[in-house]
Order: sequence, then C-alpha cells, then structure tokens
Amino acid sequence: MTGKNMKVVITPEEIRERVAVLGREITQRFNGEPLVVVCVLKGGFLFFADLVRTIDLDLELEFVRLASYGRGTESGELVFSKDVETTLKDKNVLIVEDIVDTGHSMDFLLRTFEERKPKALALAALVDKYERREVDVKVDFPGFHIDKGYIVGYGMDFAERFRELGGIYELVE
Ligand SMILES: O=P(O)(O)OC[C@H]1O[C@H](OP(=O)(O)OP(=O)(O)O)[C@H](O)[C@@H]1O
Ligand code: HPA
Ligand SMILES: [Mg+2]
Repeated sequence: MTGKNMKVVITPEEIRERVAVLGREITQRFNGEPLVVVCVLKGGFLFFADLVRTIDLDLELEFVRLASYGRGTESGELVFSKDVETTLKDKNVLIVEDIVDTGHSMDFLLRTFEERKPKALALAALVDKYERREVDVKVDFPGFHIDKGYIVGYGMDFAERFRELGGIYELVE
C-alpha cells in the first residue's frame, strides 16, 4: 500500500476514555455558560464529533478550514479556506483540533480569533506533539502528549488516507 507499517500508539478505547474526561473538564471550565465549539477541518472531525457529545453545555457548532497561501505548508502564510459563520465577540469559544505539531496552525487561529474579542478562548487538541514544535502554543485541554513520529487515524491522514481509523497509529518504515 504505502510501503509503511502501522504501529498502535493509542487504542480506540483509550481515546474514548480520554475524550469523556476532557468533556467533563470542559463542562466544568465553562460552568453552565454557552460555548461555541469550532472544529478545525479536516483532521478535527472525529475528535470534534465525539467530544461535543460529552460536553454538557448549550453548544453552537462551527467549522473552519485553514490553507497555506503561497507555496508549501511549512513556509506559506495561513488563511481561512472556510471561516466560522457566526460572531465570536463576547462568546466562550473552544477550538477543537486533532494535533498540534509545529504549532503554526494553532498559533494563527488563536491569534486571529483573539482579535475578534471572545469572552474566553481555549484550545482542545487530541495530540500535543513536541518533536517539530516551532511556535509556543498553549493547549488548554490536551488529549495525549506524544514526543515524536508521524501518526495517522482518528482524523489524521497520510496523503488523505487513514482518517477513518478509530485508533491512532504511527507510520513506520
Ligand atoms: O502544528 P502544525 O504543524 O501546523 O500542524 C498541525 C496541523 O496540520 C494538520 O492539518 P492539515 O493542515 O494537514 O490539514 P487537514 O486537517 O485537512 O489534514 C493537522 O490536522 C493540524 O491541523
Ligand atoms: O503527525 C502527524 N500526522 C498527521 N497529520 C499531521 N499534521 C501534522 N503532523 C501530523
Ligand atoms: Mg488539520
């Protein structure tokens, strides 16, 4: 197939348990107030779908998609290829992302949303991965910390494949 093998890193059961804990923490953190939950497409779709069902608050669900403007994802400036369809001003906002790697995507999104003057802005990321971090990003609700390796599954892809897998796997040679 890809010429690579898959090593289990996090099982579907471990994800389910962790997502339930995060849902309770988020529910407590926002203390009965309404919350706008923003899914970062495409990678965030499964985490978002599972997480929102564990949060016991009045939710408004929104979606964004980021794209690199210019050549290459590493150096290109980020823009929205899809923005939220509501105002964030004076609202509690939670961004839901699959993985923070270099940090550039979430650095851009947090700074852009902060300019819209939300009441509170927080970030949930299923995986906080340090190996390639270039920008400091504070993940308020981290699912799992991973040192290194290219991972797929539960939303994350390699060349648009493997997003549908229920667990998280490392691609190894
Ligand atoms: O911390 P960074 O180095 O910015 O990388 C993390 C981002 O990269 C991936 O998304 P990608 O832009 O590949 O799009 P996708 O979500 O559609 O897979 C991933 O889903 C994160 O959003
Ligand atoms: O490790 C990763 N896996 C999948 N997508 C990613 N985007 C940034 N890092 C990764
Ligand atoms: Mg993404």
